[in-house]
Amino acid sequence: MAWEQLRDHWRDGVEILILAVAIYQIYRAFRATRGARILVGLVVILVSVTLILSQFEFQVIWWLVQRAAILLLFSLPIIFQPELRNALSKLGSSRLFNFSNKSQLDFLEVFEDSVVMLSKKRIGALFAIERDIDLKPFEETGVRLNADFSPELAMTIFFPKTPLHDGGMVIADKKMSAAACVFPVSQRELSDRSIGLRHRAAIGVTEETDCVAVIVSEETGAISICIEGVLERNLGEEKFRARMAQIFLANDDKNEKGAPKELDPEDRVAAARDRDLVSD
Ligand SMILES: Nc1ncnc2c1ncn2[C@@H]1O[C@H](COP(=O)(O)OP(=O)(O)OP(=O)(O)O)[C@@H](O)[C@H]1O
Repeated sequence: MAWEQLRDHWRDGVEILILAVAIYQIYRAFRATRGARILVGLVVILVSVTLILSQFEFQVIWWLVQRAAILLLFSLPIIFQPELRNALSKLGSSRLFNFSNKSQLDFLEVFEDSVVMLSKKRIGALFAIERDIDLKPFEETGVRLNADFSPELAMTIFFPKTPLHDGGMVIADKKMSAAACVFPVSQRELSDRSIGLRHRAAIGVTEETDCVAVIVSEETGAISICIEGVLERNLGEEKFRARMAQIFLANDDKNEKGAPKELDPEDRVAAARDRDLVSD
């Protein structure tokens, strides 16, 4: 009897499992996005209206709600356009920027030294380091450089009043791809009103792509890192270097030179979505 039931219904079980996994994955991918909040709002309204209408049997309103639901279905790709674009570009790209060999490790060291120098001199700077998602659309808003990374060039570019200092720099494949780029400014509400445009742009570009943004504050010289829209502020030199190693070397073959084996749990970054928008 039990065997027969199992034989008749195992497909239902597998189907439920597949659906549960798919729904959970979609929820994970979209839960911290702007579109998710809109969708939750719409679903809540739709469910409430349906419940009320099923109680009172208002025929005309019910007809209208059904049509509106169909319209909503067609508008979903528009509501989720940024999220879908991200998901598709993740699918279509390969890892372009991993720090697995010596030259890449050298680059990381030079980059960190440059950031520390900028910080000591209080020269404001914003870098977006490309990972899987192509940053070309942002490069096109600035001036193309395609130059080898050097601390001197970084200082020259971000030095106040020079033609390229305004905006952010895109780093792709260890090169300074472009400078004076305009990044999307985050529209999310920030609890800390002291966060200016440079930091908001870092939050914005990391919300829309998987890049790592590094910010040097002109006002305080503080170094911050932003990933997935989460800003880690005032890191200090040691913490900054440790975080960079953790981000870029963590997946390498047994952490080559300089990579911390096990970082302080305090430093560990939990999935950005589970955390506050800004952490100090
Ligand atoms: N959308 C943007 N994309 C890239 N860079 C931007 C953008 N908006 C502003 N910036 C940069 O930020 C600078 C202004 O920084 P602002 O003082 O508002 O920010 P902040 O976060 O308080 O930084 P700081 O601590 O350095 O003052 C601009 O001069 C420009 O270089």
